[in-house]
Amino acid sequence: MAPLKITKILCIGAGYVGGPTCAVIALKCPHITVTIVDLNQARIDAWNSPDFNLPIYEPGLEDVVRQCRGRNLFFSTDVDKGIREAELIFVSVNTPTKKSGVGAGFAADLNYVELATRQIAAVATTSKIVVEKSTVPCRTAESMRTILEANSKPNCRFDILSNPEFLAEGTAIADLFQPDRVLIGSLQTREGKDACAALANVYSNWVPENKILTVGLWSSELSKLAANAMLAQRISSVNALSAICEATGANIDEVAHAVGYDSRVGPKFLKASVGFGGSCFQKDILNLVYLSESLHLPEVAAYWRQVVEMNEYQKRRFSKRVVDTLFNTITGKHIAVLGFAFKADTGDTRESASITLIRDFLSERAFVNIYDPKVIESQIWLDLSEACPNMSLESIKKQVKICNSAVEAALNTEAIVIATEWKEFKAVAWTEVYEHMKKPAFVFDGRLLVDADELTKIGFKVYPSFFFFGSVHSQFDKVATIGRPTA
Ligand SMILES: NC(=O)C1=CN([C@@H]2O[C@H](COP(=O)(O)OP(=O)(O)OC[C@H]3O[C@@H](n4cnc5c(N)ncnc54)[C@H](O)[C@@H]3O)[C@@H](O)[C@H]2O)C=CC1
Ligand SMILES: O=C(O)[C@H]1O[C@H](OP(=O)(O)OP(=O)(O)OC[C@H]2O[C@@H](n3ccc(=O)[nH]c3=O)[C@H](O)[C@@H]2O)[C@H](O)[C@@H](O)[C@@H]1O
Repeated sequence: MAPLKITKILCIGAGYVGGPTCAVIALKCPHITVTIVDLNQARIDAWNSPDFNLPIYEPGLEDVVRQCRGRNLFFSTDVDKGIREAELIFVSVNTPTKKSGVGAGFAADLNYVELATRQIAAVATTSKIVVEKSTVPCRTAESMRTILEANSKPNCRFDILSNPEFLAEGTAIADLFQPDRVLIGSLQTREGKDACAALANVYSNWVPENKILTVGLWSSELSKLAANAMLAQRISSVNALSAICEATGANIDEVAHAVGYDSRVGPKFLKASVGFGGSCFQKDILNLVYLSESLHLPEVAAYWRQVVEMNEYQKRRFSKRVVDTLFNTITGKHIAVLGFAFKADTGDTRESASITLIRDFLSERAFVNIYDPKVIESQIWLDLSEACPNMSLESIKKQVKICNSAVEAALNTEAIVIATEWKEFKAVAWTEVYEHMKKPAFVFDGRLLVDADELTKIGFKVYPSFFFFGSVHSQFDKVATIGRPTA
């Protein structure tokens, strides 16, 4: 039987996932009307803004929206109308870590998913395929089905699919155009498989069939958490090795390159850093930890928890290195932080390592100059206020200055910290920067972005490289004394 042809799609949640994902569906499927709804009026207004001042920065996104908006792509706050009209509904709402109650600090807060599900049940008068796009714990689809079936009207059936999203911010449009895979999970019943075929048929407008994987519902849900956990685990592994490198004189880039050359390991995602950020890695691993604990698998929970703990250690280690290197005090000193976003090519700051570093510098009573090419000023103040609950915004503003360029941020500072891997930081006029800094002038490269040799030639003291020479002997001496009588 030919799969059901979908002509009307609704996406609930116009965020970093719902917006780009459904805009690309609209672009690639001109025969489908795609409506993206959100409760947040300001966000929808931005999606609809006449000058395409979209609520999120993502390379290539504006071009996609320009091509489809008003043609077969619509943004609205009228959730009920959207639900009534759609045949297929993506639920792409936020699933943050719970802040209070059972599982606080670990479990995913499924309140937004549940409210959206209840609204679908309350409003729908015809059958719908409901697709979990949000990242959710294993078996959430079961709860959604229970809610929908308990509230459905006569002749109105709901099929639930899991279709987790694997896009990365900064490359979302490229990832959506050419995904490594599209994963669709369904019940293995005839109706479940039909619904799965209908969604697969939408993606097959641009995704090769061999990249559309169809699996059971629970496998699909768990695969998303597993993929993020394993990606983050690679970063924590390489960051753990970076600590050994700094204590021995080995170069982490060389080690990662050599290890990644093994085709079984592969070269990607082996860049040592100041620590991973972003809205999902930590949240999804903590979710996996919670799931493991709930399933009475404490060893499994401890294993995954260590990935997050290593990330926290890496951030702490980096801040401490800055303080130690600046002669054990940064009180009253000026530090330029280049980059506030959690990675390059996005304006998203959620869980950005930069925030943790700046919080640490402020608590040491340093002055911080921040420059980021995309993050808006109000977001920086909001994030710092949340990160420093003991400081008023007024006192934060006394210690922090937001600058318009890297050169401006570096003026009269003792040290530069590179916290985000924006390409433009590589091309900074480093000689000019050096002239305007206090001496000795330090660069702490949290992204291994700049050419340390070149900067050293200019006169900078560059971390991590200069540290190799400073510490090798003392660290080896410690190793050599192990086992010797203390005399
Ligand atoms: N940000 C990312 O790169 C990725 C995120 N994910 C997952 O996708 C989900 C969404 O993430 P983001 O798009 O980053 O979140 P987001 O916070 O940017 O967007 C979620 C949107 O849903 C809206 N919303 C919440 N409840 C609603 C309701 N009942 N009706 C209408 N709108 C509602 C919110 O107002 C918000 O604008 C999360 O589960 C996340 O884990 C998955 C892959 C990548
Ligand atoms: O579920 C999600 O939200 C998404 O999470 C990540 O995407 P994202 O967080 O947008 O960006 P990444 O490129 O994965 O980077 C995450 C963090 O790790 C850091 N990172 C990445 C790679 C690396 O080698 N080293 C490293 O420190 C980045 O700078 C960033 O802070 C995954 O890559 C996506 O597949 C997934 O869909």
